[in-house]
Amino acid sequence: MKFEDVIAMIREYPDFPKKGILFRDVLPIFRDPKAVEVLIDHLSEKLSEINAKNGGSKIDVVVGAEARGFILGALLAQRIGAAFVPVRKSGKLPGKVSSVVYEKEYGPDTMEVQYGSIQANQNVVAIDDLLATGGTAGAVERLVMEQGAKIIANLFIVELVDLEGAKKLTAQVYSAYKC
Ligand SMILES: O=P(O)(O)OC[C@H]1O[C@H](OP(=O)(O)OP(=O)(O)O)[C@H](O)[C@@H]1O
Ligand SMILES: Nc1ncnc2[nH]cnc12
Repeated sequence: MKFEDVIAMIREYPDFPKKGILFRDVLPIFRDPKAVEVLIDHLSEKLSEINAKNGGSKIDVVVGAEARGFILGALLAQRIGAAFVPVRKSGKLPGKVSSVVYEKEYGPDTMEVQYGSIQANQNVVAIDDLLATGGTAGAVERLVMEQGAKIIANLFIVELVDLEGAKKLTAQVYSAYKC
């Protein structure tokens, strides 16, 4: 299976979850183990290239944003031998947490990470299924930087380029499919 065949598995749903949104659904990819292998091969190769250009540090942590970033994050972390740390919407993580408030389409929301799950000076990669406005990925970057850690790259399967989310992000962005 080629990488293009994996991208072709993404389905589009007009007017979901509300009128005017063309929803890109990446979940069919995860129904096919071979497609998952090709996808994670591709993303881990791109990450190696980005990391090499930045001096080639060991990646300590992969962070994934709720909910689809959990699937990708856990797979990528296992592949590269890094820790996986989830970033969740507020009130879902036990114990002490760090929080950031970020803008969603209809007002503010909060994202959290467990305090101590990312150490100062660790090298971190963030991954999610899709970059739209960049609100979510920007919040993830801020949470990582507030722990004193360094964000090496933001990886996505899909980037909605017209929404210019990449401009909100500090670290390098790689999107496997831009539309
Ligand atoms: O760039 P943004 O405008 O922030 O949009 C991108 C985010 O939106 C989607 O998640 P969603 O908020 O729908 O949450 P879910 O994965 O829990 O359904 C997607 O998985 C990203 O996390
Ligand atoms: N068009 C879209 N498809 C899937 N997830 C999204 N999150 C924000 N916009 C989205």
